[in-house]
Amino acid sequence: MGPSRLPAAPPGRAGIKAAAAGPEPQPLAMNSPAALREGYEHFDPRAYLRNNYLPPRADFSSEEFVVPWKLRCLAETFASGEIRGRTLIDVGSGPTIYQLLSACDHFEEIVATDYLAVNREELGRWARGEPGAFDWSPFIQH
Ligand SMILES: C[S@@+](CC[C@H](N)C(=O)[O-])C[C@H]1O[C@@H](n2cnc3c(N)ncnc32)[C@H](O)[C@@H]1O
Repeated sequence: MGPSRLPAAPPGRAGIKAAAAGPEPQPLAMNSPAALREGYEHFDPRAYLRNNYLPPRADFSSEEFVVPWKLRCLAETFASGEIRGRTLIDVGSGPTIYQLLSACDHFEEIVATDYLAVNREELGRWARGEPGAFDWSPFIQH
């Protein structure tokens, strides 16, 4: 990525830079491939898992909370037969597998994928049962 693709400097500096160096670089569009890549490069799967899939967010005490609701929606969708076949390919699994649990009853093979190596490593740790893998057992038991 060349310097012209970098986000614009803060307003205070922008004028100085513009005067000294010509036209101000344009900020990255938030949905540009470069912006997406830059955002993903700093992704921390452990922080993501901690913030979203451990208490207090992962709360199973009521069926109305978001995690049980998501599991229920997934189970209902897979049970409906609307998505069917031999192999399920989950594109962009992130570091998570909860979304695939109820698919196990309906597919012979499930392939989890992700753009980020850190997410694929996180999934691999869980699949191999390695120490330090995220504990999905509350989700499996639910
Ligand atoms: C919303 S996150 C996954 C969330 C996770 N499954 C969950 O429920 O918390 C989307 C994932 O898609 C991945 N991703 C984005 N573009 C992709 C692509 N073209 N191919 C594969 N994975 C991609 C990202 O690295 C990111 O981990």
